[in-house]
Amino acid sequence: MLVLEGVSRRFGAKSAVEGVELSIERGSFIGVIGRSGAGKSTLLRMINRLIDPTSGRIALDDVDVSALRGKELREWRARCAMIFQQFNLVGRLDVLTNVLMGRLNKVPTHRSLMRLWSDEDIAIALTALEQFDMGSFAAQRADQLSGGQQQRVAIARALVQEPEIILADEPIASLDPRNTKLVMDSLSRINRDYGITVFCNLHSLDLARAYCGRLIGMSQGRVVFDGGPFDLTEDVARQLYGLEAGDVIDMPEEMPAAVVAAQAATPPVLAAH
Ligand SMILES: Nc1ncnc2c1ncn2[C@@H]1O[C@H](COP(=O)(O)OP(=O)(O)OP(=O)(O)O)[C@@H](O)[C@H]1O
Repeated sequence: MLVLEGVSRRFGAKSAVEGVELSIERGSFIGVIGRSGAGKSTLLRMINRLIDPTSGRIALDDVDVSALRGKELREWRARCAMIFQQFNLVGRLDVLTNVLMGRLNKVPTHRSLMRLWSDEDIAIALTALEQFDMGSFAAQRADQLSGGQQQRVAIARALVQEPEIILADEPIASLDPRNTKLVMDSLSRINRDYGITVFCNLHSLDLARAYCGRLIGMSQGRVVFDGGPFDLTEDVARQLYGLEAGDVIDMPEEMPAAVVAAQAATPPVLAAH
């Protein structure tokens, strides 16, 4: 169980996250929703300690994550893989090497510096790529791939890290509808097949409802909604998004009619708890 107790973060006078209390079951697929600036990214980054809370406590089972330092903090970061909107691959390196980077915490430093990957690591990386239909791109430079392909490589890199938690910060924000579905399906599969807890910041309420087992709505740094996909009514959406609610819940900009139709034809599997 991941527990956040009174977690807050200030940037100068600005309160980005305020008094967040959450208990997250292992294996959940959590969608974090809310307007721009609501505190979603800050919340995710505090979980893997890219940003430190100003106050409060984050704990996984009996480990006080907020108190970790040095080697233990590096180990914690390896246990929660981040996926970013802009993929964060090394463009000049080939796809396979990018995925192998996810194994860095598993190999001795001298081997990782010389990029002496074992056959086992290479097999693990290739298997991960194949799971997301990216095996045939293994030798290609990462910067020659489309955005959707790069994001699937980033997901493979996160998976070979063997994390317990994946923190995906708007992973589909810059993708077209087809790649949006491929990437969300990939995250859903990781959650379902490996029992990895997934946190996913999303701007599309329809996608959040389709893929996530639990939705956490944030407004001005606070959690103002916490419920299942069917609890997210139009009223709740209006509270979260104000005047934008109708647009967001009916037909979000990033989800044209073609995707809605495609999703209706092949409904995604909702995350199991
Ligand atoms: N490093 C920083 N320095 C100063 N202010 C920051 C910093 N990071 C975030 N903030 C502020 O904290 C608030 C929350 O930002 P955050 O990025 O967490 O929101 P968000 O919900 O993820 O927004 P978006 O959906 O646009 O990414 C915003 O007002 C933002 O300007």
